[in-house]
Amino acid sequence: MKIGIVGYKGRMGKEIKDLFEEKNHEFVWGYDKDGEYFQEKPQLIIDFSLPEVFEKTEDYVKKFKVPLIIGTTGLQDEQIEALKTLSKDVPVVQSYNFSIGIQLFLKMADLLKDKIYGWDVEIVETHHRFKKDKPSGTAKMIKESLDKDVPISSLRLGNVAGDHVLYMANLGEVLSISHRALSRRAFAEGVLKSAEFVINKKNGYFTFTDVI
Ligand SMILES: NC(=O)C1=CN([C@@H]2O[C@H](COP(=O)(O)OP(=O)(O)OC[C@H]3O[C@@H](n4cnc5c(N)ncnc54)[C@H](OP(=O)(O)O)[C@@H]3O)[C@@H](O)[C@H]2O)C=CC1
Ligand SMILES: O=C(O)C1=N[C@H](C(=O)O)C[C@H](O)C1
Repeated sequence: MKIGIVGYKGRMGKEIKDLFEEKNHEFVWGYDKDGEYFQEKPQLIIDFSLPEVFEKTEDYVKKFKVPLIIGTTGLQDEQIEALKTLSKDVPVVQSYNFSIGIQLFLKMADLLKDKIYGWDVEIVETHHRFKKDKPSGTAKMIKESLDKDVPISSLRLGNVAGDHVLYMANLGEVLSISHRALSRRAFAEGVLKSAEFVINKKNGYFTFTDVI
């Protein structure tokens, strides 16, 4: 595959570029703060940047008419709507977390949500000090999966790649589900899976749950 990355100079952008190149795919296009890198038209665009870059990404996806995989967090509701509109013309995969472990976490949360009536439920997420958004996109996905308003605490510590814990407690016991990304490689692997899934599709809106 010949790929393009929005945010290619960033932490995730670099991890994704390295993994795809290890697997003999080619990085041919990029967009970052200092503008565009163009070698040739990409077959696919991957966006791990910031919500304020979204319109640029949208423009380039329309211009190249290629699939989009977007992992940028903190998107506004209107931006999610815009992705759904875009997906009528090109395939789109959107997720705030591309690790397999978080997919399993969400399944467990879904299984438990009707069985913890009256329990205290809280989410704690911990990320590196450079992370710009709070709470994390993943914490929002976990909260959404529970169908109830649950407090989220955010810690910004050192170089933590991404920890999420869902605590559930009654007066006699505490149950928790916890996930730790050991590095950004886990997310990049999910992006590669998504690229293989989406590359030959004509259009449609997908999440990482559809991919795995
Ligand atoms: N869905 C998932 O599985 C995951 C999602 N994420 C999300 O991915 C996103 C990126 O994370 P991360 O790689 O850590 O962040 P980085 O800040 O390292 O990367 C973002 C890149 O975008 C660049 N950028 C900033 N402003 C602009 C602009 N106006 N136009 C173009 N490029 C710009 C940054 O440049 P500069 O550094 O010079 O500002 C940087 O190179 C975040 O939203 C994060 O939450 C992260 C991990 C996993
Ligand atoms: O910014 C990060 O680093 C991460 N962001 C995502 C989020 O906000 O949930 C996913 C992961 O936890 C890493």
